[in-house]
This record gives sequence, structure tokens and C-alpha cells, in this order.
Amino acid sequence: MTEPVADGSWESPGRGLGTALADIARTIGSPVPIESVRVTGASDDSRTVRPGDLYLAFPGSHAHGSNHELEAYERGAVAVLSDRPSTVLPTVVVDDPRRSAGAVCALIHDFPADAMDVYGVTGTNGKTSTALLLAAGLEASGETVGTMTGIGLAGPATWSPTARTTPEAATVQRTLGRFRDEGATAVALEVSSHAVSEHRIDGMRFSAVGFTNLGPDHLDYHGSMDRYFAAKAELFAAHRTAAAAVGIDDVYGRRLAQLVDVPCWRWSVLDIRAEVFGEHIECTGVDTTMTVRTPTGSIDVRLPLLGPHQAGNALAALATALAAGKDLAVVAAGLESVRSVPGRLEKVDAGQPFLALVDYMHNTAGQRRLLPFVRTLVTGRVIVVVGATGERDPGKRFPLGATAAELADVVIVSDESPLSEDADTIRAAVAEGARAARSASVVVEPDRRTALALAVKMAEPDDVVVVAGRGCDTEQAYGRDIVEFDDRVVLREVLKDLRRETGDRL
Ligand SMILES: CC(=O)N[C@H]1[C@@H](OP(=O)(O)OP(=O)(O)OC[C@H]2O[C@@H](n3ccc(=O)[nH]c3=O)[C@H](O)[C@@H]2O)O[C@H](CO)[C@@H](O)[C@@H]1O[C@H](C)C(=O)N[C@@H](C)C(=O)N[C@H](CCC(=O)O)C(=O)O
Ligand SMILES: Nc1ncnc2c1ncn2[C@@H]1O[C@H](COP(=O)(O)OP(=O)(O)OP(=O)(O)O)[C@@H](O)[C@H]1O
Repeated sequence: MTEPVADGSWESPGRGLGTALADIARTIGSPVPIESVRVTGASDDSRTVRPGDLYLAFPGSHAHGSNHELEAYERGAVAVLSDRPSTVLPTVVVDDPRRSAGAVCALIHDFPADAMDVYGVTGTNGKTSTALLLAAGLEASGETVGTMTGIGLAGPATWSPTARTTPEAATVQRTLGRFRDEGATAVALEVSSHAVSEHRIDGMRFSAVGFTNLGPDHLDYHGSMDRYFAAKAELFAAHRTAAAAVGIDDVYGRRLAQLVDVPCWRWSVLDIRAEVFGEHIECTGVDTTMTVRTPTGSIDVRLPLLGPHQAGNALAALATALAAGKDLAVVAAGLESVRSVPGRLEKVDAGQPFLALVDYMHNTAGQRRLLPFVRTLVTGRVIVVVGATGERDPGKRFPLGATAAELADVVIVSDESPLSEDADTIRAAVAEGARAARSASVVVEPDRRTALALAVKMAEPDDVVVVAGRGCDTEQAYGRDIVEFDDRVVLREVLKDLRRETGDRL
């Protein structure tokens, strides 16, 4: 069992003598609790508080952070920011502490975003890929780049895992401070809609923000597509960003492009009026090529990445960099240097006579974009392992099963990370969707390793096995039990087992 830790749990660099609590209170217009206390860092999680920290005691959906203030105190917190006074530490009391956290943490870390160009990437699908492509384009332009994505927090000199797409404000600002101190000049930051709604990215202004696309997801959290869209759109307000790049190939992107009141570069593969227009897109089993037309010229681009979605993501990255004034040819060369995005249509090759891929598709928009492309790569069947994660939009489970069955020949329903939910219930919803489609054979196998082994045993030469849903996640969580499970590693292992079992067949 692994102990949970907050995102980016490295030591805070601390800034000199720290920041006076009185200055923090004044910054957010709260009464000054005590003049002499100084803080050197901030944490929203008592389990990862460091000596000298300000403990951000947020109201949560399970409990109030103040329930954990004794642990924060014992770990060395010297003050609290909350909507209620602490019983043990001086507290800056404010109505909505999340709303103040960005500005406060930026102050504590000496406004790191002001020392670098910070770029944001948002959208339902493609944020991580686009952020990493953008980072490569910025590197090619001479920047030293840090990235904050769901894959990890990667600075010029350090790397840290993360549990979220976008961490809380304390981690965002601490990580920006770290990147700055490591010499970063630019940062590519993946921004979820939760991050906008929960003020995780408050306290800074982006140089440019890119939008990939919007499709049904996170509706349990936002309640409707309109509210989900509104959360994304807020990121494009002039107080948040100096420039924008917006994909206009879906209805929400077109709506967004009309709302944006900062300089906006639209990108598209459908509408030639877009400032960044991708055409002649060709996708093979080894690369993706296209011609990109822009107001500053046209260029041929060859991406060593698989799938038409990566052409879109590359256009989003390119448009974001161009919106910030970067050079087309230089950025394009940077995009071409990205050889893979971990867990995104990643090939696993153990010498088997069929294609095996791991991908992080976890909504129907991703399935609809990728599975038809995957089918073009083989002449045989498409065998998909599908499931759904707990504590995430239950409404997408049935459609995930149904869409997999609509687009594949064989669907193996298995577990992802049920977290605190009942695995049988999640699996049943996905399987019900798969069976309702009545178009593929459906097998249910709860144990993921057995499911992967089953998929490779079924595969004939010229078939393709797609292990979907978890990408490069390295852990599977059943309640509090966390086991190591990387789909890419296990898929390779079961392919090797099969090779041993069948001898010369593979
Ligand atoms: C909706 C949401 O953002 N929830 C987050 C929130 O949970 P919660 O409100 O239930 O927290 P809680 O358990 O009641 O605890 C309240 C407070 O006490 C603190 N605490 C809690 C326990 C403890 O021992 N010590 C302690 O200090 C917590 O840090 C929190 O500040 O605070 C928890 C601790 O920080 C987070 O783990 C949890 O993220 C949940 C698990 C999560 O994953 N949220 C998802 C929906 C999310 O944010 N997703 C987006 C988008 C993903 C995508 O793009 O697909 C993301 O950016 O990752
Ligand atoms: N442009 C796109 N259109 C549709 N689906 C996409 C696109 N880009 C990526 N995907 C799908 O989404 C999955 C996740 O890709 P990526 O990590 O780049 O997106 P993300 O938005 O960061 O995802 P998440 O929000 O889950 O972190 C991919 O494995 C693929 O299945």
C-alpha cells in the first residue's frame, strides 16, 4: 500500500526570510492576525506540510481541512489560511480560501509566473499531448521549458509525479518557483476545467492559452455542457491571458473563438479561414504528415506520432506558440522532434505478429477519433480492453462500453482504478453498454492482467489489440489498496508469456 502524498511533494525552496503573514492578510484584504509570523511555503494537505508552511485549510467534499490542522501544526505549519479560525495557529480568515490561494501562494513564492512566460493548454482531449508538443516548440525557439501535465511536473532539473491534471494553487505556485529557480524561461501548463473552477491557476496571467476541443466529460462535476464550456471559456478572459489559440472544428471551439477578446489564432483542419490550417493530412502506422498554412507562410510537418488527433494537437500547439509571437519554422521543427507521448497510442512490441497499442482514451470523443484510425492500420480485427475509473462521471460508463463495441470487433471489459467505488458496479455499467451495442463479442474479465492476457491470446496475425483507458498510469487503486500496474509493462509481460507458451507461433 502506498501512502497518499500531495502533488509535487518536493521540498519548497523557501525564499529568504519568508513572507510576513501580515502582508498575506493585507494582500487579500483580511484582518491581520499577528504581525511577527513569517511563512516560507504553503500546503493544502496536512500530510505534506513542511516546517514554516502556511496550511491552507479548505472546505472539502468529505471533510473540512481544519479537521487536519493538528497534523499540519505537528509537521511545522506556522499559520493557517481558512474560512474559520484555527484553534492552534494564527489564521488569516477569508470567506473563500480557495479563491485567495493563488494570489497568496504567488506572493509566498515571489511571483514566479512574472519571471517566465507561462502558457496554458485546455480542452477535453489532447491537453497533455498539446502541452508537450508546445514545450518542444518553445525549446526549439530557445526557451528553457518546464511542463506541468497529468504525466508529471517536469522542470529543467527536477521531475515529480502528480495525481491530478492540474494541481492545487499551492503546488502550481511552488512548482513555478522551482522551475524559475532551475532556470526555466517558459512553462507549458495543462489546465483542467476543475482547475479554473477551483481557482488553482489564479494569481498569474498566461502569455497564451490554447484550446483543443470540447466533448462530453466531467458532467458529474459541471452539471451540463454549457457550464463545462463556461469553465473552459473563463481561462480565455483578458485578465487571464494575453493571447489565445482556439480550435474551431467543434461547436464549442467556434463559440469560444467568438467570445475571446484577446488576440486569437484559430486553428482547424476543416475551415480554411482559420489562421492555422492543416491540410493534406496523412496518417500511417509510423507517422503523421500535413501541410500547415498560416499568415506567415506554409510548411510541411512530419510528426513521428500516430493518429489524426495528433495532427490537431500539433496545430493547437503551433497556434498557441504563434499567438505568442514565435517563428513558424522554428516551432514546427520543435514539434517534429517529439517522438512519442507516453501512453498515447504507444506501441508495445515483443515480437508478436500483431499490433499492440496502449492508449489513454477514456471518453467517447477519444474513442470515436482514435478507433476508426486504428482500424485502418490492420486488415484483421480490432480487440479492445475497456473499463472506467471510479469517482469519475458515472454517466460515461455505459457509452464507453457501447462505443467500444460499435467500433471494435472484440471488447474485453475489465477494471481500471475503482478507487472508493464498487468495481462490480462500474464494470457492469460498461459491460451493459458493450452488450447493448450488439455489434462486437463482449467478454468480461475483472482482473486486468488476465484481461490483457486474454486479448493477446485471441489476437491473430493482422489483428490489433488496444489496451484503453489508463495510458501511462502506473498504479491501480481498489479503495485504499494501491498496486503497481502499468498497462505497457503488463502488456509486454503477457506478450512474452504468450511467446513462451506458443513457442514458434510468435
Ligand atoms: C473535486 C476535487 O477537486 N476534489 C479534491 C479535493 O477533495 P475533497 O474536497 O473531497 O477533499 P477532502 O478529502 O474533503 O479534504 C478537504 C481538505 O482537507 C485536506 N486534507 C485531507 C486529508 C488529510 O489527511 N489532510 C488534509 O489536509 C485536503 O487536501 C483538502 O484540501 O481535495 C482532495 C485533496 O487535495 C483531492 O484529492 C480531490 O481531488 C479529487 C480526488 C480529484 O481527482 N478531483 C478530480 C475531479 C480533478 O480535480 N480532476 C481534474 C481534471 C481531470 C481530467 O482532466 O480528467 C484535475 O485537474 O485533475
Ligand atoms: N485531439 C484529440 N481528439 C480526440 N481525442 C484525443 C485527442 N488527443 C488525444 N485524444 C485522446 O485522449 C487521450 C488522452 O490524451 P491527452 O493526455 O493528450 O489528453 P488530455 O486532455 O491531457 O487527457 P486528460 O484530461 O485525461 O489528462 C489520448 O490517449 C487519446 O485517446
